[in-house]
Amino acid sequence: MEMKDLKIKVCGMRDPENIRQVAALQPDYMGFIFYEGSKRYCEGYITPELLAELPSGIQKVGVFVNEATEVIRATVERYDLDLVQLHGRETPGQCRELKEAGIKLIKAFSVDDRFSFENTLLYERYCDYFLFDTRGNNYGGNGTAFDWEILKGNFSPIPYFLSGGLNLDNLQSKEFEKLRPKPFALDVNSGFEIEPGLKDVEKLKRLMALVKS
Ligand SMILES: O=C(O)c1ccccc1NCC(=O)[C@H](O)[C@H](O)COP(=O)(O)O
Repeated sequence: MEMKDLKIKVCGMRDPENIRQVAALQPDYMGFIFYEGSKRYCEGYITPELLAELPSGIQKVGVFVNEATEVIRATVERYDLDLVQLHGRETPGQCRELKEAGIKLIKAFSVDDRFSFENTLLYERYCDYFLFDTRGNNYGGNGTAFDWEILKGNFSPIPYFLSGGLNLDNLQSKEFEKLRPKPFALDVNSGFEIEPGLKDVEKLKRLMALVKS
């Protein structure tokens, strides 16, 4: 599969200088984690003023885990977020509430060998995108890839973000070349980090070169 034209989401950003450096590479999305249980929890690091500095071409994604609708709505307003990523056990009903509030949604699913894409059906009406991440000990940021063969069972018309342990090696592998259906975007995180919440700008430069070449 061609890397060209895939959108890029860099997730788990929080260090102000690092955010500015990564923004200069112009990824399509930047993810900020509003879940206290994450090593990349962004509250106390970022401010609405900092996010307002980002170029308008970069969409700001707030990542939440099992959070109340009212808290999500207030956070979207405070940080002027463009999309919300639900990365826990959120129901289709909560997705409907958020959609009715005018919020664009990415619903994440934890994938393992037993995952059934039937799980996604009830979400289709309310979500703009799906994101397929690897099931692990943590809700996200586990740093391991799932078996991409499983994606052959995904017949949903909803565009999806490929996630879970992506790095420069597996993105240039034969397995990636064979991957179908083609993702809408790549969601990168720990495979492009120096430490949790601090991205490796040189590695990201190489990724951006791959999707632009
Ligand atoms: O990254 C986290 O710490 C995290 C914690 C809890 C929920 C979601 C989280 N990350 C969301 C993402 O979109 C990550 O990019 C995704 O889980 C893939 O991470 P990785 O396997 O490290 O590439």
